[in-house]
Amino acid sequence: MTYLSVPPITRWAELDAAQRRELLQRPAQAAESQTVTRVQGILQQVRAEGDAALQRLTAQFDRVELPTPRLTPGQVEVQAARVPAEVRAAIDAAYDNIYAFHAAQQPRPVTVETQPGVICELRYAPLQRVGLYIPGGSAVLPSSVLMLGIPAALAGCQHLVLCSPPGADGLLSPAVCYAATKVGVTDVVAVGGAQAVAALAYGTESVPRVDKIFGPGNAYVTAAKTLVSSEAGGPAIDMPAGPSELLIVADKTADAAFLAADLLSQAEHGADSQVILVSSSAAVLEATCHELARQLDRLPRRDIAARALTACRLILTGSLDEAIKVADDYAPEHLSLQTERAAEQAGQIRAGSVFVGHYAPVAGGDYATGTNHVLPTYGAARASSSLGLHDFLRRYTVQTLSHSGLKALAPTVTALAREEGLEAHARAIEARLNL
Ligand SMILES: NC(=O)c1ccc[n+]([C@@H]2O[C@H](COP(=O)([O-])OP(=O)(O)OC[C@H]3O[C@@H](n4cnc5c(N)ncnc54)[C@H](O)[C@@H]3O)[C@@H](O)[C@H]2O)c1
Ligand SMILES: N[C@H](CO)Cc1c[nH]c[nH+]1
Ligand SMILES: [Zn+2]
Repeated sequence: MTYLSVPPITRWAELDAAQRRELLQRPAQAAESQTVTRVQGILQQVRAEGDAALQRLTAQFDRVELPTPRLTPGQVEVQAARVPAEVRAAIDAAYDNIYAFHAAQQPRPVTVETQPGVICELRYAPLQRVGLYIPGGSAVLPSSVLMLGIPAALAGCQHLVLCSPPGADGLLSPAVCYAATKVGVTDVVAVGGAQAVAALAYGTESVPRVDKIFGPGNAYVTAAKTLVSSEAGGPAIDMPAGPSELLIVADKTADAAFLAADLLSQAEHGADSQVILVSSSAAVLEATCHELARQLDRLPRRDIAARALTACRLILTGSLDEAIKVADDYAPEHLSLQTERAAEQAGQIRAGSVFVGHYAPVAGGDYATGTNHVLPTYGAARASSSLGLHDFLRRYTVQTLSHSGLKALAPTVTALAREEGLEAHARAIEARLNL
């Protein structure tokens, strides 16, 4: 049985500006206002009722009766010991690559004597309490535990509070518990969705409040992160890391079987994933349509992928340069360049993470190349970065002045202070000059 009505090929040149915008609108954006209203209600319930609300909302959305939201260390240990040997080995191997890439990101402190006797420093300190959201609604993602936990541990964060939707047994999976133990998670909470974000933001009887919330999630999770971070005194967040996005730029050298496989790999994350292929080759686009139908039929998660493919875009441009321009305007989470001159083009398009050439499938980076798979979505890659070690650090400055340094600086400061009408500032300098 064929699950897919093959997405049509759209000729970019035939669209006006409004049609182009509509074609590339993210599916999750369309439902945004309803999502926000629902999430506001969830946040309010958790803030008012703590654990009781977490239990009620988990029963409602996840259909699981939780005895308590937080797992005991014993429960985590028992679950972790159940991980099959081959999964443990894969987690260990992925850990090594992710660790190597993130350990190399330690920033260097800066010390500059801006003028004699005036020393300025830029220093880094770890965030103390971090919340790690691990998606678990439609697929359980132990790989995300590594992507969040490794940089958190390398940065030196003291409290790593992990939240993820529970399985039917009220627990988290053996692989998630094994990865959590390996990275040094301190608190494991079997709650997902917007209610988990609320618990991390406000704290409950069993969930410690955190300073910053990290991690990808569906539209509810992402809306909750955005809302709590905008509240006065609310936690910081990493970025809007929402439903998966992949945009592939392909030329005539691309292999349609690879293209379809990659599009399906991100489509299977959820019906709200957005996958796009832009090419100047009509033959490549047509061959990819056939491949999509052929490969989809053989996938276990074909119903999810098929729903995501209803929003799949296959776009025919007049030239490869035009394809690059379309990709740059869209600023995808994942950019795959399956072109002859992919290495050259890698810096020309804004994206969360770039996969260069025919042998760099996004799935490789999702698990184990070493780069982080928590990436900006919704076009945020135009200004936001992929997750890294620096996100778990706080940057602050320090200045140390000698008496002679202050004397030399004084005329500059007092003149500027008086220009701004701030006499007390000028006097705070002058009080120290006549010692
Ligand atoms: N951008 C990235 O870096 C990145 C990385 C990994 C995964 N992802 C994305 O994360 C997402 C994971 O989504 P998911 O749904 O599988 O898991 P999830 O853990 O994000 O969300 C599941 C939770 O959503 C809540 N929920 C479900 N239906 C609800 C409703 N109608 N109202 C309120 N709450 C509801 C439930 O509490 C449930 O526990 C996918 O879209 C995937 O593409 C993104
Ligand atoms: N593609 C996801 C990021 O959007 C990450 C992931 C986890 N597991 C598999 N893939
Ligand atoms: Zn993926």
